[in-house]
Amino acid sequence: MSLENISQTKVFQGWHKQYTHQSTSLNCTMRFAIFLPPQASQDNPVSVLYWLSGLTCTDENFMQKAGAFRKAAELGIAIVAPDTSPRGEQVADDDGYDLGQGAGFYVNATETPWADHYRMYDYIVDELPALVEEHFPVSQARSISGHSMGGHGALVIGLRNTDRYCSISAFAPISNPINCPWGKKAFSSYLGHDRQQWQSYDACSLLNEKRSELPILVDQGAADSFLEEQLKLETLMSAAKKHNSPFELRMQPGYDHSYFFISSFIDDHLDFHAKPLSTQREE
Ligand SMILES: N[C@@H](CCC(=O)N[C@@H](CSC=O)C(=O)NCC(=O)O)C(=O)O
Repeated sequence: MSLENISQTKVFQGWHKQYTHQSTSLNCTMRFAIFLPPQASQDNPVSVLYWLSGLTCTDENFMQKAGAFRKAAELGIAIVAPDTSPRGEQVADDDGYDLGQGAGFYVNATETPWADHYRMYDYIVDELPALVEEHFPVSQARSISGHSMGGHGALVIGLRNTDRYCSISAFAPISNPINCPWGKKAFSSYLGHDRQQWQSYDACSLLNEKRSELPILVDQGAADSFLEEQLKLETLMSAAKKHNSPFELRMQPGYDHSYFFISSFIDDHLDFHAKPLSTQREE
């Protein structure tokens, strides 16, 4: 699988780089960004945090606004930020910001006209890590995090693939998409009416079904205007409690849904992932 480098910029003694490639899962050209910390070399493959962004984002929002590089460089963790959907003129789209391009919801679509390209679940779980591990000095120690739609993606992908990740974290995740307007719109379009499929992409349903094997950290701004209608954090907390899953929810007074909030707590999330990642890397 070949990659085309489209940018590289030195930052905190490491490198931020962007690449395009032809995706087999998504059947289109995709772009992703990677931060490589200064410790990364062929003799010293570093662990990786996969970051999934929210509605309307590309690979750039997190990399430009989260302020994660200083801490990631200190800890020796690479960060990979993919785009949030397939893109291109041949790819189905919608006029709304919450469906279609920029709003892939990290599912494998089954419905027309989405099923031809919208396979973000497979892309994140299989194709992207294989590509990253083939081309960069990284180990197979992976953790996953994300924001809002990407927080939903991180929770669902981590909970469904406990053998592939060491830890999960999220900022203001869409926790119970089967019961909120953003999720219902996306899932009915991408997945049709099959409720079992919906539940397999719903973090609350997954945590209600069984205990999480991975530690989970969630930060939520208490002044987030999306909290009540779209995010359903109380439902997530109850679901985590059901089987005593290792789960910490931190309500952060005064913070909203923006990257100002994410940048305020991203260092804590990197610290949270660092220990399980280094344990896995040493095994
Ligand atoms: N009203 C906004 C809605 C889009 C938005 O708020 N996007 C968030 C994620 S929301 C859930 O997934 C975001 O991350 N935006 C990008 C950013 O850099 O802040 C709109 O119409 O754009």
